[in-house]
Amino acid sequence: MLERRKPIQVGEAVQRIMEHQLPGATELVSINESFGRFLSEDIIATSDVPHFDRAPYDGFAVRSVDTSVASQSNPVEFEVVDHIGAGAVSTKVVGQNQAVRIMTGAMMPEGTDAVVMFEVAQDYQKDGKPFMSIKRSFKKGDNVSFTGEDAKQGEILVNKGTLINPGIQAMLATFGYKRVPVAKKPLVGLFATGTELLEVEEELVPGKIRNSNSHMIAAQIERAGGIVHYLGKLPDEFNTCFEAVKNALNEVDVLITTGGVSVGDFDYLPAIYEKLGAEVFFNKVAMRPGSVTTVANNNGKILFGLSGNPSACYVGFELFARPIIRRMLFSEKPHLRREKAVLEVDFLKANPFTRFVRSSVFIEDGRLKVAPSGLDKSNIIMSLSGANSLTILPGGTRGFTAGSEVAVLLLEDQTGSEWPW
Ligand SMILES: Nc1nc2c(c(=O)[nH]1)N[C@H]1C(S)=C(S)[C@@H](COP(=O)(O)OP(=O)(O)OC[C@H]3O[C@@H](n4cnc5c(N)ncnc54)[C@H](O)[C@@H]3O)O[C@H]1N2
Ligand code: MOO
Ligand SMILES: [Mg+2]
Repeated sequence: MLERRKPIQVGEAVQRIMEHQLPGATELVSINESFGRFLSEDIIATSDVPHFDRAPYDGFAVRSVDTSVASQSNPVEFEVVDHIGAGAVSTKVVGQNQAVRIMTGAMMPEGTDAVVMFEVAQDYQKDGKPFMSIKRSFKKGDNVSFTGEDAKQGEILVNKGTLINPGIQAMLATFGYKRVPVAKKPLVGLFATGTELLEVEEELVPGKIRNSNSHMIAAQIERAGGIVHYLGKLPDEFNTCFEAVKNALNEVDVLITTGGVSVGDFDYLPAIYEKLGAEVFFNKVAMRPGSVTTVANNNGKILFGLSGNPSACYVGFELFARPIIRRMLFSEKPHLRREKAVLEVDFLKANPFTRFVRSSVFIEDGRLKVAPSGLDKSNIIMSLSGANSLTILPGGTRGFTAGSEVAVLLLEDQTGSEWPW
């Protein structure tokens, strides 16, 4: 007899999974390989930046007190007693009406507290010695880049779980992180199930289709920050699938299958979970597409039984598997970022279940707008290529007209959201 499944709300489904979050692990990688990884520790300033007062301009370092009487009608003259570039340190102690010719980045010489830019000084030689004069006064600190103005030693600058961007690379180098503590990428196993599946290079024959889900999910795993361990495609045969899934569980942190989770005669994943003794968190979610998504826990390993239908598979991954991966990467905001957008076109289908419409968001006149990226059926592949977001149309509604404000989940954004959205 057909098993009747009881749908649960999307939010509850997400929460049930997240309660079983898996621990993240850390590893040290060379700074040269850290771009695009997630920090597994906070970055703390190991020194002040800069760690000495320095000149931000090419010019002359002076004692501001000596400039106080300088004006258009009363130029003040300085003897230039030294000449330094960035990296050099002057050994001179600068006395009254003396200056050091200094280049951007060089350490302020002892006694000096202001920098006169070349553009406002007159320099000349007198008796073969260098001099300069100025026609305006300077205050203490004028044109000085101070110790610690960029960062103070001990300050927490970036939190763990943050994706390393080019700016963070600069920061890591500044603080001497030759090796960077990053989250170990979770190893995500992937099987595609279906006797109808052909490899990408195979010719089409009646009744069979090329396996697109495993390529799609592999890219989604990488986009989320995991490592793909592709285990191949499996025919719809119970014993073959059972053995393959059971063995794979020893090799990976998380296991994803696509297909075979519905109520068809050859949908074996439910029976496989049962035989494994896995705890099924849910096997029906009040959402479209992806209502048949099934998630289970087998001795601490999470099994994601994603639908075979490509769009359902895609959405199931983003809502349920992505946050687990991001949590293992220490993210405090592991869920897709949620924003509000204006619907560009009518979407008049009634929604008994919450609908996640593959969509394209764009900015127009400073406002976020959204339109479906193609046909909205769970077996559709082509609408996925233009999707950079999922529009959430809540269940129990009769459709939405153009101009309505809707919630969208951003697929390409790295900021993320906390739960609940
Ligand atoms: N009587 C019912 N039938 C179905 C129900 C239901 O509630 N009652 N749910 C429907 C919904 S909704 C979905 S979604 C699908 C889910 O099916 P499965 O997850 O069991 O997936 P399969 O049956 O294996 O395949 C479905 C569909 O997707 C194609 N597919 C599978 N794998 C791939 C792949 N790797 N690449 C590309 N396409 C793939 C497969 O050929 C099928 O066409 O069940 C409905 N039925
Ligand atoms: O699970 Mo099916 O994708 O809801 O359409
Ligand atoms: Mg099926």
